[in-house]
Amino acid sequence: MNIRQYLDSTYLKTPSQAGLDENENLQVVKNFIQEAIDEKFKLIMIRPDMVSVAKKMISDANSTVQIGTVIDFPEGNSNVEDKIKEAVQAIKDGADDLDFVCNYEAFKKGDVALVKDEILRCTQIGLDNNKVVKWIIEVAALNDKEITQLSALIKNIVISNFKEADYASVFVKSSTGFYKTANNLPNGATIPAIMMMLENASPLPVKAAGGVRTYEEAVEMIRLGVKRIGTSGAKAIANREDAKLGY
Ligand SMILES: O=C[C@H](O)COP(=O)(O)O
Repeated sequence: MNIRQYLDSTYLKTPSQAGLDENENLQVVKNFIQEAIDEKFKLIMIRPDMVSVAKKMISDANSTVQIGTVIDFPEGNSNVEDKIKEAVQAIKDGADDLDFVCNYEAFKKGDVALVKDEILRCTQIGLDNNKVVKWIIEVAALNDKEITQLSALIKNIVISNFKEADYASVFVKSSTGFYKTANNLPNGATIPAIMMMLENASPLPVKAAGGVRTYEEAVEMIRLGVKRIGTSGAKAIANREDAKLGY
């Protein structure tokens, strides 16, 4: 298996989350982008304000690394107009993938109409611009029934409004990796949550993100059926595969 094809190598910390000043964090992001170029990763996931920096470095290096960014991250509770504005700017700056945080709190409160509207309109903008769209549902904030229902809702919106050829470009994604859970419970891609997503999102692909650290965990997710893995441990995971293959 070429595990690099599955990995969205991810760095999403703000300067304060990283405990750095702006310049120091910018240097961390630049090093992270250079690592992806050197490692020939498929895609990096970075904050929207870093997309143009990445675009320049990647094109100066004649690299094929793609750029993904997060929209309305990490809470997902902005209104749809703000989500669209942020997505349009990210597209202008050179993003290939748009990982939107779904307004999962509105969904939990029963405001399904709001969630349907943002999924429809934001997905439309992504697909009209030939981008890959991912919907982060934040599984750690949801119960099993909500994971099932929200995965199915995204699937049904896509099936009812877009052509079959587009289905592979709209993912349901598990987590931001930034959700604060009580008692340090896992805040990312657990196997039961991923299984529920796979069952209810199909034929849309699923991205597992949050807490995937080892090669073995990544392989397990791929065996379950996920098509992408978002991880801040991409280099260690890819290098473990290289070592197994004797590179
Ligand atoms: O989308 C990706 C997540 O932020 C990555 O989470 P992680 O740092 O737990 O690998």
